[in-house]
Amino acid sequence: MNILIRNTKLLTMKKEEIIISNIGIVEDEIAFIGNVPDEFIPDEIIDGENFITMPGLINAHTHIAMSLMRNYADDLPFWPWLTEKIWPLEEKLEGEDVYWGSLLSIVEMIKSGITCFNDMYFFMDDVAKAVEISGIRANLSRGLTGEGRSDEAIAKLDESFKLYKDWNNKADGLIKVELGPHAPYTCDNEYLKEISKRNEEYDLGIHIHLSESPKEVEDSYKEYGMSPIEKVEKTGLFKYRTMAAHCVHISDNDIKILSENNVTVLNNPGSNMKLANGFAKVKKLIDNGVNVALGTDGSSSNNNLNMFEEINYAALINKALSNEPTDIPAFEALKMATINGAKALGREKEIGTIEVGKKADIIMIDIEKPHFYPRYNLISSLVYSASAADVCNVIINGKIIMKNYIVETINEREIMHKANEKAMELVDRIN
Ligand SMILES: CSC[C@H]1O[C@@H](n2cnc3c(O)ncnc32)[C@H](O)[C@@H]1O
Ligand SMILES: [Zn+2]
Repeated sequence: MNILIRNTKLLTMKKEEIIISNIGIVEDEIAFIGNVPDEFIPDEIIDGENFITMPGLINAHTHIAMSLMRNYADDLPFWPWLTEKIWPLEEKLEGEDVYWGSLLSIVEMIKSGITCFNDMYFFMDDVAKAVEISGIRANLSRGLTGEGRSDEAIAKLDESFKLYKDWNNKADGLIKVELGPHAPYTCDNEYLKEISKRNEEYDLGIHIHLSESPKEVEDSYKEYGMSPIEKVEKTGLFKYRTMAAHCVHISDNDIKILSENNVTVLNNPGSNMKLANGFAKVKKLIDNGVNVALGTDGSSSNNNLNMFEEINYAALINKALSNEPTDIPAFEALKMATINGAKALGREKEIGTIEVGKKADIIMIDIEKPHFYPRYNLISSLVYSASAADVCNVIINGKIIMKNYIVETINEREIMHKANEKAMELVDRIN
């Protein structure tokens, strides 16, 4: 399929500027930007005049099937939320629940301009099936928890490599499989070392939670005399491309370790505020050469998958934290949600910017609305005025996934009802 987006307000994210341009898509790739070659025959022409056209947003940290737990356990502190409400319910999860919960989140993400996400959870075959039928792009990891070389922990690791064999580069190349050691407080040192050792043959990316709450960091100092980040460095995991969610409570030495090991920090401001875990030092991390990407976390700690909200939080919170309004300016916040996410996910050659030769993951934002006027600075408008509901068209891998606000690959209404049914059945199982 050849697509022509004509005469649009293009933000490539390579430069801090919006230009008026055409974009040509051939099959899954961006074929040209600018003049339309004489020989180009489009199958579909989209008039781009009233739209900002930009790279799809990348949700760099989430657990999408947790949409089943949206509004199930609110206004609780982090530890009781996780251990007394979420984990007992997750014990009762079945594959079909995860499938419909994943689809519910995928519809929500597509509608809000997310074209790629980074997920750690259980029943990842079912998440992969949901990815395949919807046409979204994803990095998937089976969440790993356990002790040493226990049979149960090793079985989970075996499952991760099976997921890799079954799904890596599948679904038209949309899926990338990685390893998901949940956190240093749920995986002991032996297990983290085993994960690192077994990964030597595969070299998969690592997706982990690190230094999220004050309790996690205090416990780590008490038990091991070092921070969670110092502890994980010693297991050898950071020799792989690592994505560390949260990193809220960190020392200068932690920042040095993250920077020296090219670990990406996945910042989740909405989740960190809702669970009252604090604010990551995003400006300081960036100034020290750390790549910082943005995520929503699961929709039980957020409670949505709205990257426009996270972009807005990233820009506002960091100004408020430092009393410095120039911190995390609009373009920097947008980079966190696009190219920085692509780098984190090992996909910077593929996505994150609109460039000839990259995969066509493109969103079009309808700016013929009151909150986009007057038009002093459209880059600022994306961060400070836009909302997820302004996303009108979504193209992923060269395929039109949402057209004129309607998701074309999956049935939104059916998914909402099925997911609700599964959520009610799940809660019944615990009662
Ligand atoms: C082992 S699969 C993923 C695991 O992570 C849990 N989870 C969701 N949100 C958070 C968070 O903010 N911190 C730590 N763990 C989280 C989820 O419930 C799954 O059990
Ligand atoms: Zn998380």
